[in-house]
Amino acid sequence: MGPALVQPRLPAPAQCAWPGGCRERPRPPPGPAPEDEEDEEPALEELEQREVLVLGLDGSGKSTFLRVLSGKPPLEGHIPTWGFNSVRLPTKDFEVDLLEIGGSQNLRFYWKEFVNEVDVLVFMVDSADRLRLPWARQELHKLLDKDPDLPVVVVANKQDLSEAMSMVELQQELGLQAIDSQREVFLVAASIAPAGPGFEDPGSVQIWKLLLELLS
Ligand SMILES: Nc1nc2c(ncn2[C@@H]2O[C@H](COP(=O)(O)OP(=O)(O)OP(=O)(O)O)[C@@H](O)[C@H]2O)c(=O)[nH]1
Ligand SMILES: [Mg+2]
Repeated sequence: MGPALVQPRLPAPAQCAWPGGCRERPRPPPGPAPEDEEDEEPALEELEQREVLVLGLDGSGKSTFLRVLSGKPPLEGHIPTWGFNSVRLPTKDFEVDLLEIGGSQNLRFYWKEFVNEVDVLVFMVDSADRLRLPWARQELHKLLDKDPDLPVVVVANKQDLSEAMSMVELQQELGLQAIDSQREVFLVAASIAPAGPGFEDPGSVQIWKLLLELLS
C-alpha cells in the first residue's frame, strides 16, 4: 500500500494565519504596576515544543511555506536560503518550530544531521520540476532511510502550474507506492503561492492541520 493521498480543500480566508488558532499571550493589567512588583515580568505559561524540519530541493517553496504559515505574503521570485530559516508558531497546546534548511546542493549534505532530532519531516517538491524529480526522489529516500519511524509529509507544491505533474504520477515517480504500509508518509497537493490570479492555495491550511494531528 502507498501513502495516504490527501485531497486538497480550499481554506476559508482567516485573519489568524495558522489554523491551530492564534494564542493570546497573557498581558499585564492596564494602569501602573504595584510598586513592589514594578520590575516583575508577567508569568508566561510554559508551552511544550514540537520540531518540524522542512526540506526539499532549492526553489521548491520551503521559505514561501514558512512565510505563508506565519501570515506574511510570499516574496516575489526565488531568494535562496543560504543556511537556515525558522519560524515558531504557537498553538493552544504547544509551540511548533519549523526549521528550513536551504535546498541548494552544498547544503543538502547537512540535512541528514537533523532528521533524527525532529518530530515530523515536511519534504517539499516542485510538481512542475520534472527534470529534477529524480534528485528529489533520491534525497527523499535518503532521509526516509535515515529514520524509519519519522512521520513524513511530502508536499506536491505548485499544483497551479499547467506543467505540474498529477498526484498519481508524483506518487509513482517519487517511489512512494513501494513504501512499507506501517510507515507514516502523506502526499499532499498544494499551491502555496499560486502564480496567477484566480487560483487559491489548496494546501497550506491542510498541511498545517495534518502537522497538528501528527504532533499531538
Ligand atoms: N507557481 C507557484 N510558485 C510558487 C509556489 N510556491 C512557491 N513558489 C515560488 O517558488 C519560488 C521558490 O520559492 P522559495 O520558497 O524561496 O524556495 P525554497 O524551497 O525556500 O528554496 P531554497 O531556499 O533555495 O532551498 C518562489 O519564486 C516562489 O514564489 C506555488 O505554489 N506556485
Ligand atoms: Mg528557502
